[in-house]
Amino acid sequence: MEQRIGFIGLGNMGCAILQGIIASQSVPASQFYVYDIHPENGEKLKANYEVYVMESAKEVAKEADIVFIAVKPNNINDVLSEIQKELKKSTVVVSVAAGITIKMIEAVIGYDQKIIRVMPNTPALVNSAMCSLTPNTEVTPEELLAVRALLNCIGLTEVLPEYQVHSATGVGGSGPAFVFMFIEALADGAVKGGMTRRQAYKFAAQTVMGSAKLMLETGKHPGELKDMVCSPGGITIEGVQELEQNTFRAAVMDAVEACINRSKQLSGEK
Ligand SMILES: NC(=O)C1=CN([C@@H]2O[C@H](COP(=O)(O)OP(=O)(O)OC[C@H]3O[C@@H](n4cnc5c(N)ncnc54)[C@H](O)[C@@H]3O)[C@@H](O)[C@H]2O)C=CC1
Ligand SMILES: O=C(O)[C@@H]1CCC=N1
Repeated sequence: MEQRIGFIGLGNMGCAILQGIIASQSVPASQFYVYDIHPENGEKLKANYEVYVMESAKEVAKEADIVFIAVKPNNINDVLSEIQKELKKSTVVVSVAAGITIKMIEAVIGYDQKIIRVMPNTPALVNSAMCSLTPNTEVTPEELLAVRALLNCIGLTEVLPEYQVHSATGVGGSGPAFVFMFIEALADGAVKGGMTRRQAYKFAAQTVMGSAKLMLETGKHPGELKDMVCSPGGITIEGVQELEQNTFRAAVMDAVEACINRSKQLSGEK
């Protein structure tokens, strides 16, 4: 039987995952049942894809076998309370809400409900997401595999124990924001040197993408790949020294640590 996939919340993340899966052509748009409290978000989607736009979160929960919930953490309790009665025992609820633990979700929809906590990121929009998955004990290996297969349509996945989701949030969920800041800065440097802004963004973005691809495809350590760029007595090593003197790596580590701390705070751990 065709799997019916629900989406409640069609903002940045909900749309990134949904459109990413549809773009991968693994699941036809007609298997998606969606709802957003702002009707224009459903209408926008409907203009491009043959998805079913529902009138309420309840209707999505009634129809779907797998329900993605992609509302902000402060709205998730309302949504969970609303759909609780509509969920079948077999429905798999997938939450992408940062800082919201499986226990917090179980407390609202019941300890016997199947729940998978996912930490995705916006590169899902271009089939290059990094997602973590954490199932509760009600989820069978087959159900985890089915949700993982969906997320594999939009990038890479790892199954993680829940205590590691804070790190997954810092490096994966929030990471793109830091990478975009880096790209912007890299391009600003080139603009300072006289390059046009359009070309500078192209050079910076392709350089970041190519470097990440080189690391993933060769499996080489980032330090080794960095060393391959630095000619002895050459040009790059001058820039490396500047970054070290400006504590670049410590600043990035601090940024990830700040995200981890905030995630723990939202989870009630701090
Ligand atoms: N934006 C990102 O890069 C990432 C976001 N997340 C998580 O994804 C979730 C969604 O975040 P964004 O998409 O960025 O937020 P967003 O604000 O872009 O989207 C949230 C959507 O939920 C809708 N909504 C609010 N209350 C609703 C309700 N009661 N019923 C149905 N729809 C409702 C809003 O109208 C909005 O379209 C959050 O929990 C966030 O922690 C996780 C990883 C990365
Ligand atoms: O900033 C946030 O709260 C969400 C979670 C990770 C990325 N965006």
